[in-house]
Amino acid sequence: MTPRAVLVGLPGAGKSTSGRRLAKILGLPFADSDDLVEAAAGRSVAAVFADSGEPGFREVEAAAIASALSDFDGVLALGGGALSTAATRDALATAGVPVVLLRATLHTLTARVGDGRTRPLLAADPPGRLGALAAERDPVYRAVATMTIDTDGRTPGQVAATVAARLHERSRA
Ligand SMILES: Nc1ncnc2c1ncn2[C@@H]1O[C@H](COP(=O)(O)OP(=O)(O)O)[C@@H](O)[C@H]1O
Ligand SMILES: O=C(O)C1=C[C@@H](OP(=O)(O)O)[C@@H](O)[C@H](O)C1
Ligand SMILES: [Mg+2]
Repeated sequence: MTPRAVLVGLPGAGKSTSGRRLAKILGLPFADSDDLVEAAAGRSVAAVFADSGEPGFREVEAAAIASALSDFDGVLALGGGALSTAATRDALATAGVPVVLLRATLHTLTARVGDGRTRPLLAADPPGRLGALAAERDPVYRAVATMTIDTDGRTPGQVAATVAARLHERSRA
């Protein structure tokens, strides 16, 4: 059993928010890799970064996603950096699930993440860090995505409805 859809994209793209709405529309459970990490570690994402650094966080994240890709039947939102782990990219390709890339301009992403307090990789300079992460990650996101949705000017509900419609079209094709 594999997820019906996996959401990827930069912090602030709306993976967690729109993903939850999408699951509701589809009548499926929702999971978020950050929540799976927190459950496995018994600590917040920020605490895992503080205690174990980014490598420690990526290790727990990759294990949580590998497990979800093999036995979670629902909508799965990934943390924005999950695809920097090669094993996760490979597992996603092997699973053959729809991979939805949520996009937004840097201006929109910056507005949505605010001070970046809950996202350690954005700390101190969210706009600058988002720009650097976009340059590094956009090619990776594009390589794995099977569908891309622009979220600028769309509410989470509108984004979710658009993804649901596109998934439906594809399942009939
Ligand atoms: N389409 C949208 N329009 C406006 N605000 C949004 C949208 N999607 C998400 N947000 C807001 O942006 C912030 C980041 O959203 P989140 O779902 O946590 O993004 P991600 O999981 O991709 O980092 C939240 O405060 C959320 O309410
Ligand atoms: O981009 C990243 O590397 C991260 C994004 C976060 O998730 P969101 O993309 O849901 O904010 C979270 O996994 C962690 O703070 C690291
Ligand atoms: Mg999220």
